[in-house]
Formats: sequence, structure tokens, C-alpha cells
Amino acid sequence: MNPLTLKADSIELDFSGRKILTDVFISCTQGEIVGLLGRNGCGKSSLLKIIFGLLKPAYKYLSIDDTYITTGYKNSRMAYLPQQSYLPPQIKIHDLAKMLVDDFFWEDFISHPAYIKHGQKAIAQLSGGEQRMLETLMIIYNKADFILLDEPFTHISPVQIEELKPLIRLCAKRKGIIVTDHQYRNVLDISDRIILLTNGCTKPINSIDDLVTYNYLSNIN
Ligand SMILES: Nc1ncnc2c1ncn2[C@@H]1O[C@H](COP(=O)(O)OP(=O)(O)OP(=O)(O)O)[C@@H](O)[C@H]1O
Repeated sequence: MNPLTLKADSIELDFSGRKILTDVFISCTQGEIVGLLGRNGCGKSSLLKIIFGLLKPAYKYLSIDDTYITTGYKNSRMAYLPQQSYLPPQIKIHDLAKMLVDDFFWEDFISHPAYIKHGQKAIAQLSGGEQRMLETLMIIYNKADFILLDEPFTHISPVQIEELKPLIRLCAKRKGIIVTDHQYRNVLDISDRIILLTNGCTKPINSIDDLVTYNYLSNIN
């Protein structure tokens, strides 16, 4: 089957007259990971919410394989990891996973050390990092064609980030993934392409020097 392509184009968002997004184009094809970088408050989370359908902008054009779609969440085309934890505190990980994880990935999920250790616990019994790891796994192992990840590495310790990155890469063999995180080196590591959001506009990044040119990095370190 041919890989599908998600496109988000001409997005315009303002909050109380303050322009946040003015000239946005981002695409993602199944099989690739697109890294979305940008300074605090530039609109990365807003953009992912618009694509998923949680935030209504003044204007947007969203399509999958050039067919217009109204929201990403409809028909389970997309799965979304929000910046803030989304899990209901009293539900057991195993029960949530049964609803979220695709059969294709079930064995991978239940053989992960985080599930083996915490699968029978309720969310409220987990630390912030344990929660983040499990909610990220449940999203990347969802059956959706496209995955939107807002800060998957936050609260996760370095060793576990190194374990998580190859799993995200592996999932991208079947899915298109858009990921944003302030741990830009981890984003660079796993991404096939980088898009920078700056002054409301998206800029394709061709080299790390571009990140300095656009004032995302102060120097290359
Ligand atoms: N519901 C809202 N009402 C008003 N302003 C908002 C709302 N949500 C976000 N904003 C503002 O819009 C801008 C973009 O916010 P957003 O959360 O998308 O940025 P971000 O790039 O994800 O930031 P960070 O990297 O700090 O998480 C910010 O200035 C924020 O204060």
C-alpha cells in the first residue's frame, strides 16, 4: 500500500487578536518522522492541537493524500500525546492499554519493562516519568496512521530516552510521526526532517546552522 501523506496548510491562529500562527505548512508521510522545533510560546502545541482537532483556528486546510479532513481525531486517523498528562488517575494501565494499543503492537507493548513493572497499577500510583513513558508507548502503539507527540521526552531519564527513541523510529516504519520537544538533540536524532516554527511561520531546516540563523540556537554546541 502507498504511504499516506498528511498536510496542514495556511493555518491562521490568533488569541484575542494576538497572531500566533500566520503562515504554516507542514507535511508528514507515513514512514517518516518530522521534528517540529521552536522557542517557548511560538505555537507548537497549538499547531498539534489544531491538526488533531482540539483547537479551532481562524483558518486551516488539513488533508490526507490531498483529501480534505476536518479534524485528525475523526475515524482514528491520528493519535495525539498532549504536553500535559491525559490519563485518568484511577484506571489501571492494563485496562487503558486494552483501549489504546493496536493488536499489531500488543506483544511489543506488554514485553516493555515499563508495562511489566507497572501494568497492573493505576495511573495515580506512578511517578511523572513512569506515566510519561507509558502514555507515550500507548500512543505510538496506537493503530492511527499518524502520531502527534508533544514533548514525549519530558520527565524521562536519559537512559530511558535512549531506549524510547528506537521504538519511536520503529513505529515510523508504519506511521507518520510529528514530534516536538525542547530536547532538540533527541528530536534531531530521531527525525528525518526538521521544521522550525518562528514568528508564526514554518521554515524547513536543512542544516543545524539554520537553527542558529533563525535564532533557535545561540551557537552550535
Ligand atoms: N487558550 C489560550 N488562550 C490564550 N492564549 C493562549 C492559549 N493557548 C496558548 N496561548 C498562547 O499562545 C502562544 C502559543 O502557545 P503554545 O502552547 O502553542 O506554544 P508552544 O510553542 O507549545 O510553547 P512551549 O514550548 O512553551 O510549550 C503562547 O504565547 C501562549 O501563551
